[in-house]
Amino acid sequence: MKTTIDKVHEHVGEEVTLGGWLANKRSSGKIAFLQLRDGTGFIQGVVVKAEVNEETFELAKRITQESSLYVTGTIVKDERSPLGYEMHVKKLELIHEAVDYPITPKNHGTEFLMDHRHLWLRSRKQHALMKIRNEVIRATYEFFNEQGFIKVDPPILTGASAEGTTELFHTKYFDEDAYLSQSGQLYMEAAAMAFGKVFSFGPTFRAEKSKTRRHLIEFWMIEPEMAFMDHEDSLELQEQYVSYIVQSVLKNCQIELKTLDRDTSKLENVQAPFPRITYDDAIKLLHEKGFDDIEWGEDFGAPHETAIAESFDKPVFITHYPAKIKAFYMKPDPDRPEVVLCADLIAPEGYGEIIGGSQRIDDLELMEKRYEEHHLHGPAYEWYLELRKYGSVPHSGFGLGLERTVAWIAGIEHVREAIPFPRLLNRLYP
Ligand SMILES: NC(=O)C[C@H]([NH3+])C(=O)NS(=O)(=O)OC[C@H]1O[C@@H](n2cnc3c(N)ncnc32)[C@H](O)[C@@H]1O
Ligand SMILES: [Mg+2]
Repeated sequence: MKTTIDKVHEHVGEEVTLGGWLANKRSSGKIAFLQLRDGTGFIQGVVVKAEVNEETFELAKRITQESSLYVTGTIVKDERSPLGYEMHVKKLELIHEAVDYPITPKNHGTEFLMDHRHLWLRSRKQHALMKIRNEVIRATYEFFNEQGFIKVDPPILTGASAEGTTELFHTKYFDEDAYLSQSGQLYMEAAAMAFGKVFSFGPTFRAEKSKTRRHLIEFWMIEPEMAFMDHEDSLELQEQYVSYIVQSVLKNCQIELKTLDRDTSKLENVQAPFPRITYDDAIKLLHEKGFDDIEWGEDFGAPHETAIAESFDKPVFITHYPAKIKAFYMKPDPDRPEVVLCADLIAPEGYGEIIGGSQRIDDLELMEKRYEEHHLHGPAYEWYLELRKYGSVPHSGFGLGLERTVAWIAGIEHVREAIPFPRLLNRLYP
């Protein structure tokens, strides 16, 4: 009977058929070890010359990497395998021979692998990463559905920018100017006034000329928005959410985390509550640590975020940044208007900012004043102002970057491996 590798535990001792590809192999005169993959996982197929017909053993010896085939055999337990099972092969049937597959088991350079991303995705490590990404996505929907949030999808094409106008992708919308969305936030605020608690989950775009291990041009963001929740309510929700997804990956992705050699002890204590440090105290901490390249009023760079995070053993919120280095929509602290009710959540181990969020300005006059200060003129922003004209309420929200979060949980070096087809500075291929 036909099955898939992720289901072989249901068929121990039975003869089954798998459809898949040859990922790798090694053989001698009397036995061949085939590393098989079928998209759901990896399993070893053992072909013993004395136990199969001549055609099958000959095929086992000559089949090439990434050829597609049907494999029939008996599933047996195998403690040595990461999966815990292997197949004793009885029959092989070639579907399509792969000739000169470019990604061999030897080490390849990053640019070569990136140029072959459409094939590199098949490898064991990339498979593990995409399974972890999938689990973060699954757990995200589970968490917000359980919390009573409504999924609302903001537009990708828009006339307004939430995060400043320096990193926008411009396009024509018939005779009008439009931009690829940097953030769905402004629309999520409108949705929150209609549904209370909402979240979006989609691609966002930043024409940022940053070539770092944390920056993508196109990345996926989860953007919850909550009416009647203030800054602290939002932080509590954020730490519950991040804890939930980390614990879900630990529970459901043990094989993948092992494939990546991830030190999971660094994730086990990711449980709410997370520590909070104000921007003021973060500046003091950096000066104590010998950083003399940053003064109050300046934004943190990656080394600063890494140094701050090193003082904590779980993600840390940095709160109450100076208003002048943050977005126009952020609500000033009533007790100290030069800082705003915002927080960046900084992941440990040097992974930096994974969440940016804030309580929003809900007062019409103050928002009009911000419009003047930030030169937000024109019809593209009129609708957003109207949210403060008709039943405005305190509300907060945040954006979690999916790829930075996956990179942190998986323990990988660069966000480019946390998305199926990365868009980077000077990379639009494949
Ligand atoms: N609804 C909101 O309140 C979100 C808000 N408008 C916003 O876009 N905040 S953010 O610019 O800090 O971006 C949020 C997160 O989005 C991620 N992010 C932000 N920019 C990038 C790039 N370039 N590459 C990868 N990931 C990125 C990162 O984790 C940030 O913490
Ligand atoms: Mg940010």
